[in-house]
Amino acid sequence: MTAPEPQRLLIWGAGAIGGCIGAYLIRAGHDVTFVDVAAAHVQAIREGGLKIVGPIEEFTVQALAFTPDELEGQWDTVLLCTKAQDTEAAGKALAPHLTGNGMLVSVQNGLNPLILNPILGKERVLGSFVNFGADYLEPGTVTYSGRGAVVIGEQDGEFTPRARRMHALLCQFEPNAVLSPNIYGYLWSKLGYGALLFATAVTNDGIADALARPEDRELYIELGREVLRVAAAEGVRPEAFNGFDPAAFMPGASESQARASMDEMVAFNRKSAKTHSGIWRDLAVRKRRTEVDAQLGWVVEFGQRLGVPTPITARLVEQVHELEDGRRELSRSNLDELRGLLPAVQGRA
Ligand SMILES: NC(=O)C1=CN([C@@H]2O[C@H](COP(=O)(O)OP(=O)(O)OC[C@H]3O[C@@H](n4cnc5c(N)ncnc54)[C@H](OP(=O)(O)O)[C@@H]3O)[C@@H](O)[C@H]2O)C=CC1
Ligand SMILES: CC(C)(CO)C(=O)C(=O)O
Repeated sequence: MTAPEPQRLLIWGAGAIGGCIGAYLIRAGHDVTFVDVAAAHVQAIREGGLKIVGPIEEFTVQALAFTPDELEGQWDTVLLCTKAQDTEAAGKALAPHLTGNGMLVSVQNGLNPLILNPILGKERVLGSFVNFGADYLEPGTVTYSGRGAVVIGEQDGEFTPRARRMHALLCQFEPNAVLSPNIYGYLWSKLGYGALLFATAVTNDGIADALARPEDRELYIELGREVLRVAAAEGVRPEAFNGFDPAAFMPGASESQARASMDEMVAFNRKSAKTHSGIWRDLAVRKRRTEVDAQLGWVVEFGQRLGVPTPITARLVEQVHELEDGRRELSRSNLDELRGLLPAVQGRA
């Protein structure tokens, strides 16, 4: 593939994901502007550049950075990289900066295009699924901890020139980036994997250690199944990535298939320097609200609409809220409580 022409890009949300992708694109010669509500981060980028640290490579790029109220101008290409609970506010704030026939790419976990379509018009919104590991470390610095899947696609699956152009750009960050006709298949799979990550994050165990615990295997498998039953009822064809094999959690799959996928997820996470999920970091380190409603909330809501029960997911959402509010502590006993729901769930199945 020949290197794409230098392009002018706006990255809205310059944290772990936006910062990493943006830094690589600047290094590849693109004209990237960052926008972020974290004023100290914006200031640090302006003064010392954006630093990428961690086991993959370390480098600093000089970059333009603004808070939303300072920004002027319009862009044909905008990457939205905020947490999913900030999507609506960010979508409204960035709308005046997206040209009439421009494209907004949601590079987030969750079904964010569904929130952005009414704000920006469906024809301007593309989806992207990412599973590389990164963390905002301190103002001006982001850790890139582990490579992972990067996927881009139009919502209707067409391989348009703009989707191909964006794919070529993303390949300058992750050479194995995929242009997919089924971006919602990936986003739903990430909700399945995300449910497992949320469960690991109600304990203090790292992702790999938590997913490897024999006592909790059945619980994780049932959680994955709940999400994928909803996806199947919605008519989605979920896609595999980084050890998460959706077929192993679909109706009719054997226990051993699910356990094999769990083992592969453990192996994938063992390789990453990101030991704990962003969810755990929000709860334990940054002491702030998580994306739980903007991710697992979708699963429960779609489940209710489609008549698919999601009792474990729903209880997990409540537990995460209790943790956010300081009414519960991070502990393996939270998973014991969720495991207590299994006999009733399995009796019904
Ligand atoms: N980090 C990871 O390893 C992975 C993350 N993801 C997903 O990628 C998405 C981005 O996550 P991540 O990069 O980790 O999040 P971060 O919190 O690191 O970065 C988001 C940045 O956006 C800022 N922000 C919040 N609201 C707005 C707004 N309205 N306008 C502009 N900036 C805003 C945040 O500021 P403030 O902090 O002050 O709110 C923060 O600096 C999420 O959906 C996440 O689930 C997916 C795979 C892996
Ligand atoms: C753990 C990770 C990177 C998925 O591998 C993630 O999506 C998160 O931190 O929320």
